[in-house]
Amino acid sequence: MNAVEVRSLFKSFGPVKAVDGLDFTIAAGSTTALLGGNGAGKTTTLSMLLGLLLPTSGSITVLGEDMVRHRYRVLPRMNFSSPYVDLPHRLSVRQNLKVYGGLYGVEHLKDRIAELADELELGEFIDRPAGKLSAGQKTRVALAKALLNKPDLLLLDEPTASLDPDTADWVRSYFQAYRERTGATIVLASHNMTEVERMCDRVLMMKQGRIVDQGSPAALIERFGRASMEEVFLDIARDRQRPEATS
Ligand SMILES: Nc1ncnc2c1ncn2[C@@H]1O[C@H](COP(=O)(O)OP(=O)(O)OP(=O)(O)O)[C@@H](O)[C@H]1O
Repeated sequence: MNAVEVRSLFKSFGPVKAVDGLDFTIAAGSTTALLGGNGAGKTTTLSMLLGLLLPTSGSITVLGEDMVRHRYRVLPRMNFSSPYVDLPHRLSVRQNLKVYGGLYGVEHLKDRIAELADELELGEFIDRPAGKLSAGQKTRVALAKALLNKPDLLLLDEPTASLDPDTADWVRSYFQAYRERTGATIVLASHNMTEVERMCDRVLMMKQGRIVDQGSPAALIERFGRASMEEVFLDIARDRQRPEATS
């Protein structure tokens, strides 16, 4: 079963073609990376998957529902985290989680917040204003927000941005365990190729709003004759080698 199906998807901002004809599916229970250089169209694609942006044309089906017509049916089963979305600064972390939990209709919210505070180690700063946190602490709070409703589809924009290597490693393990435990589907945009190799079953490589290559990290590394995804990324970004694409 597919958690996501995208057909002939286009999104323009005036003359800018941010997404220029995407077709892909994402299998339920998998972890998929959207990769590409700055401006490739990753955030625009994630925003359309989330229903935050409407496509110029094309269709998006998420967890069996048409995102353009019926997104409210599926939004309670999704969530996202992004380092670029700030939580209200003056509210404490706990107050923020209460507000979002209320919006998502989370049952037994107090218990769920306590559970996440424990798992993501928020205890030390949970009653501090969100605006006073360090970058890494903010990322952990954003992850807690994203997990409040135990989503079946999790969209992560740079999930380990600003985290020290130890905490980033811990967060990656956490998401892998979450996926194994719940069968959730994860789609992430990342510039961290080690993260992609470790977490992802599949990579969709974007350039100028299109998918220019795809496959598992291991298959791409082998096909490009490289040692790592970092090197494959550079090859694709710089048009150095274009072996025949396979899916
Ligand atoms: N609201 C907007 N108005 C005008 N242009 C936009 C808007 N949002 C995105 N764009 C343009 O669309 C293109 C794709 O942007 P997008 O943010 O999706 O790229 P990205 O792959 O996420 O890049 P990055 O890795 O830098 O975050 C860029 O050229 C960007 O300038």
